[in-house]
Amino acid sequence: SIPDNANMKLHINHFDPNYIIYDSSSDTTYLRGRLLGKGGFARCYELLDLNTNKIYAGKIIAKTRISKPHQRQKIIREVELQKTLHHKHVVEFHSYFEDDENVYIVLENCSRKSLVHMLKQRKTLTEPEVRYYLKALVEGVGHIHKHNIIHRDLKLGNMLINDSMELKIADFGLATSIGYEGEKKMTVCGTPNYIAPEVLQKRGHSYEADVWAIGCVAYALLVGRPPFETSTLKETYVRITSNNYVLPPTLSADAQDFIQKCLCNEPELRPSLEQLLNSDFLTSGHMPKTLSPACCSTMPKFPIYTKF
Ligand SMILES: CC[C@@H]1C(=O)N(C)c2cnc(-c3ccc[nH]3)nc2N1C1CCCC1
Repeated sequence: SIPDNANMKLHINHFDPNYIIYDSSSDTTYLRGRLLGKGGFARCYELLDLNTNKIYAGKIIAKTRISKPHQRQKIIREVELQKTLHHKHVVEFHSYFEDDENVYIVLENCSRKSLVHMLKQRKTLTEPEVRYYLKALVEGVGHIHKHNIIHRDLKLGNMLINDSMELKIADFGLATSIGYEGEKKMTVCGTPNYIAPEVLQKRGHSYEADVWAIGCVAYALLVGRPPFETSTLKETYVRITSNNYVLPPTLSADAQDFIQKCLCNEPELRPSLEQLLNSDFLTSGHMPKTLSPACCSTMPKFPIYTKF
C-alpha cells in the first residue's frame, strides 16, 4: 500500500516500469517520486522504499555519464567517505547499488531543502537562528574531522534541513581523507564555493579550509550575501587572497568576532572547532533548542528572557 499523504502522491495509476527501481543486492524496490534537482552528474529524486514505506533522497547517475574510470572513482570515494559517518548533523548514507543504466546513491531525506532556499525567502536570519544552525554545523564538521575527513565544499546549498528543522551536512563530492598527522592536500578537483586562500594559492591545505567556509556561511546567513561576492570569479579570488571583505557594523560584536576569526588568511591562526563551540557568539546569546518550520519563510520573534 502506498501512503497517500499529499506530498508523497506519486500519481501512479499503474506501476509504470519507468518509476520502479529495484536494488537486487538488498532485494529492495523503490518507487521514484518527484525530481528534487540536479547535483553534478546526478538527477536527484524522492525514492519510496516499498518494503518500509520510508522516503529517501536518491542521486541517480546514468552510467553513460561516468564512462571514464576516474569519474567512477570519484563517486566511489564520495560513497566510501559518507558511509563511515554517523552523526545527527551529517546526512546519513542509506545504500549504493547499480543496474544496467544507472548507479544509485540513496540518502537520508531532508524535506525542507537547504539554507539557500531559506535565505532566498528570508534575506537574512536573526542571530539566534544563526547560532542554532552554526552550532549544528560546527558539531557536524567536528564529527567529519574526527574521521580525518575534510569536507572542502561547505556552503549553504550543502546545509540541508529535515522535517524537524535539523541541519544536515550533505555532498561529500569534494571531500578527502587525511592519511597522516600534518598531511597537506595540494589540489581540489572542482571549485568549492567558499574556497579558502590557501586552497586558491595551492599552498597546501587541511582541516582549516573548512573553518574558513564556516566563517563564510556565518557571514552569508547574517548579512544575506557571501563575504567576497563580486561580479567575476577572478575579482572574487583577488578579494579572498587580499582578505578584502566588509563586516557590517549592524552585526553584534560577538558575531563580528566569530566571522573575523574564521576568515583569517593564515590557516594556522584560525580557531579550532572546539574554540568555535566555546566562542562568545555561540555561548553568550539566546540559543534556541528547536526552530519552528515557520522560520523557513518568516522572521521569528524570540521571547526576551530576563536573567532571574
Ligand atoms: C540527493 C542530493 C541532495 C542530498 O545529498 N540529500 C541528502 C538530499 C536530501 N533530501 C533532499 C530533498 C529536497 C526536497 C526534499 N528532499 N534533497 C537532497 N539533495 C538535494 C537534491 C537536489 C540538490 C541537493
